[in-house]
Amino acid sequence: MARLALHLDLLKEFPNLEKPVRERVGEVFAKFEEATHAGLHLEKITGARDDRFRTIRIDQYWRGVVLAPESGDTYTLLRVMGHDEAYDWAKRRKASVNLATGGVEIRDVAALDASLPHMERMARSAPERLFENVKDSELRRLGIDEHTLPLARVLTAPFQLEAARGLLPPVQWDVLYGLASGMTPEEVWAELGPAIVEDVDPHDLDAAVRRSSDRVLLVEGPEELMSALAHPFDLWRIYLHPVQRSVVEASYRGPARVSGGPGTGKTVVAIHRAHRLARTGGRVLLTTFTSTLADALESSLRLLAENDAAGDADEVLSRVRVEHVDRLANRVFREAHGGLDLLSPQRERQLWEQVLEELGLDFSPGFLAEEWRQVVLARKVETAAEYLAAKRTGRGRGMSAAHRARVWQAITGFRALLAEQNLWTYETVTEEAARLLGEEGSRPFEHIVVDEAQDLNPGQWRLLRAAVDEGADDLFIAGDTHQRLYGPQVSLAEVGINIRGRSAKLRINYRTTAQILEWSLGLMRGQSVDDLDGGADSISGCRSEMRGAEPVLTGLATWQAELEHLVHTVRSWTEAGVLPGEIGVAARSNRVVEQVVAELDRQGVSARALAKGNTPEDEVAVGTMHRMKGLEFRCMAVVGAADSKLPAPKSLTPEVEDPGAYARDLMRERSLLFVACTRAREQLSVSWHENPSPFIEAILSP
Ligand SMILES: Nc1ncnc2c1ncn2[C@@H]1O[C@H](COP(=O)(O)OP(=O)(O)OP(=O)(O)O)[C@@H](O)[C@H]1O
Repeated sequence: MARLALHLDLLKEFPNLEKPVRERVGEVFAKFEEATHAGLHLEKITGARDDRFRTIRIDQYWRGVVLAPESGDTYTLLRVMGHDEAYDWAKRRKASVNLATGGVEIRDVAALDASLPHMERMARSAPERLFENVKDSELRRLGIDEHTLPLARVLTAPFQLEAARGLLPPVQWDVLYGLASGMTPEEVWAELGPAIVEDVDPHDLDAAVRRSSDRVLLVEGPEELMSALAHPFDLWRIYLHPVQRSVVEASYRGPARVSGGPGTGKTVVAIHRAHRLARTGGRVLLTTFTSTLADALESSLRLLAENDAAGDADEVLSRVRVEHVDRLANRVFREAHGGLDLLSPQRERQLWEQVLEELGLDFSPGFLAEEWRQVVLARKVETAAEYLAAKRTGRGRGMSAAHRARVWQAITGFRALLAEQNLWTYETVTEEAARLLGEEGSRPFEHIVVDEAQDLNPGQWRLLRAAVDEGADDLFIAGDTHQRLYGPQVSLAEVGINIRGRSAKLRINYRTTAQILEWSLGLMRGQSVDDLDGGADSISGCRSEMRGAEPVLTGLATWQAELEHLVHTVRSWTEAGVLPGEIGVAARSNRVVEQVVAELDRQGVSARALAKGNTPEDEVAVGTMHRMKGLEFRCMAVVGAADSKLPAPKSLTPEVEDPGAYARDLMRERSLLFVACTRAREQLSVSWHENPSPFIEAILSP
């Protein structure tokens, strides 16, 4: 039976078509199966380079370009264009099968043929070629075919490869880009996705289309067609990169992790994986760090489930609980003990002071609070002997045994006060919840999927470990340690989670343009960042396939001038058609956020501060860099990136007091700027007054 498939490029351009045309496309293809029985009217194209391209009439003016294989019965709708443009587009192109991935590829052979002689001439006088150290056989193994090879051989510099992007099928371009950016052939091979087991027949286009789930959606009937056409922006629901798909579908023998730079689809993968695991019948917890992000996960999961052709949304959703990790702790605690009295930071400080006074000790309350959290709670230290032997990595100067004994005395006194007065902190609630779950015979979940994993603290990891039995597909962890804003550095092995040999990395950024991504990655260059597992992580190789404007960096004399510049920037975006709700403004502090909202309001630009549980939809969203975590905006302005504000002086432990803590605080401030900048999809403006932040200064004048 004839099957309709939708190519990714079609859905990308679909929202730009006018509504009556979009509706007409739906009508034409909703009847596709019946029409093919009765003889579907697909026009042949005279003078075509590939006679498998056909057109189909949408209305008097519009045509669909369809790929119709000689054998098989899958028809792929590639584009919808005006009559002349459609014929021209189709005449210039050829379809082929990638021998490494088995997927279908389409390329503009006319443009390739026209460019090659010129590039060959240029290469003759060049001292070296870009891929001279890579053998033909290696390139072929990676799917570079005989049409691409001559071009690859005459490239002499990365900028030429950049310019040749439109001439090559995206997967082949990506392979060359990976090699040009220093990846080994093995690394590039791993990026192509799981190896295909069957032999690839280069002439069997039908099989190739069926294998191309990263670019082609095989439509299961009119309902799925309508759902895909109704949400053309949500491409993540439909097309997964082969590496994303393999991570979503894999069966792991234990905890597994996916990492990757900003915008590489870690959240997308987490949502698909939770959906898939729920479908197998298990109870799933989909969790993250904040309540706002948990709400976003929940609505995306719903969208995915409700538009799935299987029609089992209610059943699947009933098996998934979506809640942030503090809420899980709170719920488990309350179910066992009822209400709880949570200690405010001021009250906590008073308690530390009380203990110090009673014991006649001379420490600062801040030091003790940190020692308790980062050493005692993080390492689950329970006795004086354990504390004496505990590692205090990153806690500054060493302490003598006598010194430690006094600190332990203070911490024990503090805990006694908490117990006496039945007072709790987030950390002790989490610790108690983990203990309760550990005691219970049955665990509440069969699978846990964690997003924004880099921000969880050891206590939260222990809670999650206790909430699921050890076994296949128990914990799935998505995160990027370059974006750590809250949690301390954690080694998963130390909290009983062993991910060795079960980790994957995503490298293609689907959010940001290459220009914005490249600039933002510069903020992190040279920084050493852990990988949650005792090793080092890197975001090298993270790249975007989208092109766009360079980030705009502006230094002004005063804060007032910077505010005026911001108003001007936001206005220029709205005048260009960007909706206020598609614009984000990030600042380091709440005070600056308030000033920005007030100024935008005064200038007649409707704006609102991002707050807990509040993501404005039709107003410019202004928020602290912390609040920007996990969000994205078409246009993003980062303000107040001045040396007096970023790093925020109050957030840095003095270097003389504790060099380790200082380095960690500094890294967190850098990550804040990195997170804020990588929220942009199309435009990024970064501004400061007086002197730029040292994080920016370093890339302004490397
Ligand atoms: N396969 C895909 N096809 C199309 N769009 C995708 C795909 N994967 C991800 N995206 C889109 O890319 C953007 C970033 O995805 P996502 O938020 O999952 O990335 P992330 O790695 O979690 O980002 P961050 O770490 O920066 O928060 C989203 O708009 C998402 O819809």
